[in-house]
Amino acid sequence: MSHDEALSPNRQLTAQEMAVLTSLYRQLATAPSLLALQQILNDQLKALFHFTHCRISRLPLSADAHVPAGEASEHEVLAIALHDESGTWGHLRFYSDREAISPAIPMALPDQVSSVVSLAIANIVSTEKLSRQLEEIKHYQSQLEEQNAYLLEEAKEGFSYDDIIGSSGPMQRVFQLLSQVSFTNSTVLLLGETGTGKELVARAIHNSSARKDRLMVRVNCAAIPAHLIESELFGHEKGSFTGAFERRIGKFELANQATLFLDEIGEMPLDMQAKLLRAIQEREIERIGGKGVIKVDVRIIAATNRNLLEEVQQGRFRSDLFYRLHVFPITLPPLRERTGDISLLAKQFVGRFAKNNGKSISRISSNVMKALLAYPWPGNVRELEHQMERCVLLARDHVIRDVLLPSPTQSGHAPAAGIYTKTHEENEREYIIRVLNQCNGKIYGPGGAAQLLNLKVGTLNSKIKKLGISKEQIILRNH
Ligand SMILES: Nc1ncnc2c1ncn2[C@@H]1O[C@H](COP(=O)(O)OP(=O)(O)OP(=O)(O)O)[C@@H](O)[C@H]1O
Repeated sequence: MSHDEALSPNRQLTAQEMAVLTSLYRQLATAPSLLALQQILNDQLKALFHFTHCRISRLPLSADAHVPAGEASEHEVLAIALHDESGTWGHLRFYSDREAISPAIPMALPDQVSSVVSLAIANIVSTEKLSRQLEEIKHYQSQLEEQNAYLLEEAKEGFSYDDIIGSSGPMQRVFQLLSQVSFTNSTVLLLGETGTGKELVARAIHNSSARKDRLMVRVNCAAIPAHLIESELFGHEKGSFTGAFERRIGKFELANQATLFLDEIGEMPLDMQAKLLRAIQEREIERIGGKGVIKVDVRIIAATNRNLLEEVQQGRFRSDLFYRLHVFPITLPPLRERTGDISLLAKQFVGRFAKNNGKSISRISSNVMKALLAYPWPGNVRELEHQMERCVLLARDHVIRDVLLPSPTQSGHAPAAGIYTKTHEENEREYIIRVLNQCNGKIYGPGGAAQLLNLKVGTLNSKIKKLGISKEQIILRNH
């Protein structure tokens, strides 16, 4: 029996059938998806077409199109063509356990159903397209926001070689290596103790390279919890793990055609090292929960204050990753090995902080300079920078006359041979100043320095007088 025999040219729609159609039109207008639409059609049309179930099928159907179990043993009793603006979009197919629709339905009915279902499908398809476009827009928006944050950082910190201060022999060697590698695309491994200027140098390399018009993206491998590193580096798709509410692009993608600075690379967990190696080697990444690989063109600069070779020997760092990164190593010398640079750096920092604080300071006293040269600088240039900032804040006239350097034991480093050791009085003075700073200058009462030092207020006051501690040496936090 052909489908046409299910249609009767003579029969008119009954009042009950008209009512069903009206309710169907109302419901279809709000169907959110094709699945929901199909469900509504199944519920509503049964009364009109007397079938077991119906199914929406979209063109083109391949020859081996899957027919759901159950339907294979049933008869397709009617197929209504559905249209979109470019022609036939698909079909609404009706199945029954009988061979034909009985009783036959009015001839005009399929056309009416076709136009209303086609309209509903057009609505759904365009809403889905719109939400895909919205998703894309959100994706680019988050990408732009991230890039914007980096641009702001870059604008603040657009370091060049001129910002790297140092004329000592070890620094001349560093400059020579930098001039050889900056213009290339080679991976650079920056080694050196904390505060020796690895990040400053990484920025200078990037800013002197052909990639300088794009962002240098920094990842601090030590600051990210182990379970988030993969997502941070490679990104994730929405819903790929608990908490992945939005799609997020990773730092590798963000650094495409630019530079990725992997700071504290020695802290990278072992399992992530394998994934990182693959990304660096293949120059492609896969987002967590993503469906395919994404090609990236990223220059890698890595830095660590660990002895990476020792980490390899201890089994904490993969040797293949080590050799992949160790293409062009540059070791930044500690400040104690280039004392020739201390005076230059100190003057530069004093000049900068004086300007920032609206002070006029013309020189550093020879006593202070002597102390600076004798100190081992375990925190390297960063520590010197901070000390000079403090000196500027405490300066009473146009000369830096005082510097408060921690004793080598306080700073956690054994004193090097020939280094000036402080007297008991100097240590006591520093200690009291530190406590006063901690208490924001408060001497008596709860939380005051006398209580913390377990001293009577009078005793503390006479010590302050005897040790020559002035109130300028105390940095009040609310100032
Ligand atoms: N040669 C230098 N000239 C001028 N400033 C420097 C120099 N080296 C370091 N600095 C300054 O010292 C501070 C610390 O430098 P940076 O953060 O680059 O060190 P780092 O080696 O990356 O430290 P860490 O290992 O702790 O991350 C920064 O403010 C930087 O500008």
